[in-house]
Amino acid sequence: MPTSSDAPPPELLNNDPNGFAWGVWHDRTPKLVQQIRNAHPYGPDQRQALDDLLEEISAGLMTPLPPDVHDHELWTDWGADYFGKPWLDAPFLGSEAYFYRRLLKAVDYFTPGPWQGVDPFDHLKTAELRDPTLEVDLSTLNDLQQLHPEEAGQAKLLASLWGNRADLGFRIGKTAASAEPQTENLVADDSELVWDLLSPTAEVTVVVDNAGRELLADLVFIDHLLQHDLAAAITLHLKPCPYYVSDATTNDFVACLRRLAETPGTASEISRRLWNAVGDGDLRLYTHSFYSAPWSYHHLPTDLVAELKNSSLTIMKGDLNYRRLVGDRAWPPVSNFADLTSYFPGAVAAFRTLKSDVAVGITPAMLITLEQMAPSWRTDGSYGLIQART
Ligand SMILES: O=P(O)(O)OC[C@@]1(O)O[C@H](CO)[C@@H](O)[C@@H]1O
Repeated sequence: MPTSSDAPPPELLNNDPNGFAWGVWHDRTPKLVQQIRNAHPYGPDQRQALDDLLEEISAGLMTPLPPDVHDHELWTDWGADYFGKPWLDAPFLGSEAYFYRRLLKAVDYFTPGPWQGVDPFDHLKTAELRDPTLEVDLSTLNDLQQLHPEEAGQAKLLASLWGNRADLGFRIGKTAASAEPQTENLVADDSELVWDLLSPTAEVTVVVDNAGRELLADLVFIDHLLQHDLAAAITLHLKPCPYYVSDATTNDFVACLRRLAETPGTASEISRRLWNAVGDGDLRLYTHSFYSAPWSYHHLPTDLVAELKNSSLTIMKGDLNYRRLVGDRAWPPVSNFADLTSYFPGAVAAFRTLKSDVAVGITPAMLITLEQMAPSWRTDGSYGLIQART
């Protein structure tokens, strides 16, 4: 981290017309609210609540949650600086987390009654698992058996990374046959360090991101680690509730294991091994309310710190986890990843495709090339990174 005399750059706000967040609030989020409203037979109360939310985020001032919700204190604490002020003036990271909390409120996700526990994003997640092209992708896992375990491991690591682009990396096809992992478009690659941190005694944590194709790729990678003695045990950190549309909850983990089991061959073997690993305690499931909280990981609560401290390596999946890990700030891209994450308990790695303004750990030469050749490299999802520190 910068020294105390060296203040960090400002937090990213929603109100920069040139910032990535601008498009999220002016395009993506309004469309999402409308889509959720159209996709469910909600009654008048939920419809009205969704319409009110849409109006509020479009032009209104941020209002607090009612006092009777279970997490009122948490959001009052965060919102003290923002409630009563325009959504557009709030920090991007916290306000988007609050948007998802408000969406769950609007559809009565936590309210005792008929809609309690009904995931408003389930239809989207299910469609991804039912996509006919997935069968072909999962069948190509059989080809990986021909590779040397180290090559197969690297291919699976990269598949887990590119899975974050929802562009399933283990559709390896030519890549598998020629043993050429998909390394193009990597703006940083610390994968050697990641492998160095894995061993038969390693306790690994994977803070997962999206359900569906990304989680399937993560599970294939995790199976590889367990099968090849590269970890003694692995803990999956899942979301405690539906979040950011496709973030994985325990239900989504179960759905992925079931989907893997439907494809004969390697995929179903992986499903069976992981199912047994959960039963044997080698693959643990874990969640914490902090995973849907509005703060960066600099504010980890003590019980989550205690949990992560036991880990030989924590792998952070995806864009949002990356923003929470380094801080959602206007960092110069050449900032040092190890310095910015030195506060985090234990060794940490990030597997992420770039889908927002934040980027660190880029070499000056790489930065010049990216700015010249691919002006939207930070946000268009075509670039990825593997960064790690011991
Ligand atoms: O964490 P993920 O799934 O990789 O990405 C989350 C994301 O799509 O949502 C945010 C905008 O809504 C961005 O930070 C990021 O691009």
